Amino acid sequence: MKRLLKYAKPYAWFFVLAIFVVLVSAVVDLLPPQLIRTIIDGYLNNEALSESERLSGISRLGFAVVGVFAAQFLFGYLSTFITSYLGNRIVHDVRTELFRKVLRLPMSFFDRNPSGRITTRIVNDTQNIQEFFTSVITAMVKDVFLLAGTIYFLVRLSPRLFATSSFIFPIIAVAMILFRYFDLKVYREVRTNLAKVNAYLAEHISGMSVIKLFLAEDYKRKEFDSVNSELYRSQLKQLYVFGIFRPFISFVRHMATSAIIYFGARMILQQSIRFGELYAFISYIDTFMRPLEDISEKYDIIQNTTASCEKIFSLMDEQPEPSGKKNSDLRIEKGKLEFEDVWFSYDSERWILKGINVVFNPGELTAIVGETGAGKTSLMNLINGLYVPQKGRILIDGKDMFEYDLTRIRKQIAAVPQDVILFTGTILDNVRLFDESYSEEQVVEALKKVHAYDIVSHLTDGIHTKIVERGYTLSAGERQLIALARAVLFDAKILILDEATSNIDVETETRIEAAIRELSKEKTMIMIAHRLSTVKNADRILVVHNGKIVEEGKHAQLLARQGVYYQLYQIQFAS
Ligand SMILES: Nc1ncnc2c1ncn2[C@@H]1O[C@H](COP(=O)(O)OP(=O)(O)OP(=O)(O)O)[C@@H](O)[C@H]1O
Repeated sequence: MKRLLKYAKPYAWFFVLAIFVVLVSAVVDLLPPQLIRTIIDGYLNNEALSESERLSGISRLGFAVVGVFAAQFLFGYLSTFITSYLGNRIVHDVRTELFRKVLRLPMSFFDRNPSGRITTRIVNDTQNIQEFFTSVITAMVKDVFLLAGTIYFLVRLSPRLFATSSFIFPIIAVAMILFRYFDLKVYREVRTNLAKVNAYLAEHISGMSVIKLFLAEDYKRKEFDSVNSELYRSQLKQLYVFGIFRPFISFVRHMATSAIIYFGARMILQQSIRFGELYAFISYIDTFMRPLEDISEKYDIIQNTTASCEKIFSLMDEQPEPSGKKNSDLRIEKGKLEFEDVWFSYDSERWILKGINVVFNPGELTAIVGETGAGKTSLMNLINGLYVPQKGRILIDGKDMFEYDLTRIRKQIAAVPQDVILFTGTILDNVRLFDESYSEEQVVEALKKVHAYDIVSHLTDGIHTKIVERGYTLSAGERQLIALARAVLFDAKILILDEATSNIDVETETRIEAAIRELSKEKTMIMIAHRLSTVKNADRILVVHNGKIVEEGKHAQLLARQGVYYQLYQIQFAS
């Protein structure tokens, strides 16, 4: 909570204003019963005054009551507006900081946390914080003030009636605590079941093609029925709680009011209280209940906010990814890349790369081959700086890669992964990654260089064709070409292609290969490949097996060795 309040500090003056408005609105809320009491006792039932004096007094105070109601509306509006503004500003700041943090987290964090969970932190948990600022802090101040104010007026109006009616307060408090307890229990159940339905839908809607292809509709329908029924049952429970408790609390309140009317009427007969005073007393009892109910509700919000804050701050405290030496001016000049006894594991349990020693030279096209799961992509992830090796060093132009400011040199290391994800925008945006310092002509030039311009210009709006979420309206090959053009545009010194031509037709692939060969004259090129036909012409081939480089050489040399490469080759070309 202490940490959360820090986010309110820049808006301290708004807070002061909000509290002031809320206090004024509480004072205004306390006025009507007093005014109406004066109308009844001072004028309506005052036999000592003439009829015209009584009428003029009643209309004067009547106007005052209308004025008070208008003020109630005005201050009610002002306090809602100010507190909502405050809540929204603070949550906006928290959300921005959270997303900024998420952008700096290492990939290992995303391996551990599903995207749904991270989205919940940024969207739902922050919503609780907004509610806390919008309807708890200032409202609590008002509630406490209203409680004190009503007790003061109740005692002032009639200490005897106050003492007589005080037995109802514990009854109402117990009823409300019970209601809160059951309400909270079923509310949590509904929330959990709702989250399950959401998660189920998210997973299955995105995997719809698999469901259809494997005719799993019937099975999935039954599975969803069961998740959905759980939600239905918990919502029914919520209905019972509300159905029983709401009317019960109303009943208790009405019983209490009846008791007060009974005792009050007896006191009127004994002439120890006047009618207007009894009216005001009953009105204040009503005002007294509101903050009581409110406070118990706010207590829940405080609990939810505390839970959300714990989750939000634990996300904020996550270790950011190592980004090298901040503000270092070092740039990649040549692009020579060296692995010095590199060991790497994703989960600190199983070594994926075991003591890799290799040098990649500028102007050289190195192919990496090996069976599925051998560790080829992992090697690429280390070069990108997406993961950090546990042991050993990676040097770029003779310097440890962490000597560089990784955020600055990332553009100089380009990667075209197996499955390219694009962002909402146009093809132009995605090639230049929203960096408008690159002109449209430069983008076209880059697309031409990788033989993608012909393909792109056949799309509806050429390079201005809109791309929807993740780019799935483009073919996998088109997406790979866009990523390849991006690498050319950014003039990356190191270029890693992970099966980059796997989704492209043979004709285009041949043209791209020519482009790649051309590019490799000025760059350090690393090409990960499954299909050995694509690596024949590489300057050098590395064979990865079980996390180690087991063979190295040109195609013909490796075949002659009759080792792992030879076996892979035999399997692929046996037919
Ligand atoms: N994010 C991850 N978390 C944990 N383990 C992972 C992760 N990514 C890959 N692995 C594991 O690391 C091993 C090497 O994976 P990698 O993707 O490097 O293989 P690869 O040689 O590129 O395979 P492929 O040819 O199928 O792309 C695999 O056993 C895989 O299960």
